[in-house]
Amino acid sequence: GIDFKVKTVEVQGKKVKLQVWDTAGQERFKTITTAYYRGAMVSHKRDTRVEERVSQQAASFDSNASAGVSRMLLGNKCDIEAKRKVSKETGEKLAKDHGIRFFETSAKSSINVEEAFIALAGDILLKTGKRPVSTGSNTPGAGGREVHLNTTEKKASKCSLL
Ligand SMILES: Nc1nc2c(ncn2[C@@H]2O[C@H](COP(=O)(O)OP(=O)(O)OP(=O)(O)O)[C@@H](O)[C@H]2O)c(=O)[nH]1
Repeated sequence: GIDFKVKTVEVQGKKVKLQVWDTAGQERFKTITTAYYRGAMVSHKRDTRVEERVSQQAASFDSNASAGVSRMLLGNKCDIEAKRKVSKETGEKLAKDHGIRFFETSAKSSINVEEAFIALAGDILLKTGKRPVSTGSNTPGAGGREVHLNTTEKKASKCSLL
């Protein structure tokens, strides 16, 4: 199925609210999930034929996502080094070939997760030309300090994780 959560990160000392969609990876949901690419973050962490899978995913974004969508590649489960299937170098090269960022992450041990969200939020802000604006209030929500990036905004929802 498809679900979303709201994740707030700080970029340049300002709060940025991201709407994070979790699309199921299974093939049978493909038709549905591709429809959500405009504002979706799609995680990709299969361990076999990673080059091929990343290229397929990138091609799918090319055909289904808005132009200029921000992307990044995450190699997840870096907490279990003993079971590593893809070298860090392979991940780095793949990301470089696709011109995107690469992080090795662990959702379980919270390694690089915050960093990845922050980097992505920063990229989106740069691309959209949208800067977090301080209104002088330090209370998120009370003084309009938060920047909302969501699917209802025309140019803002441009994030995808391969
Ligand atoms: N050790 C470890 N386990 C993890 C990590 N991230 C996820 N897992 C485990 O991997 C399994 C699959 O995680 P999911 O979050 O369901 O994976 P998914 O990509 O959403 O799967 P699909 O819905 O099929 O796309 C679960 O048992 C998680 O607990 C991690 O960083 N480290």
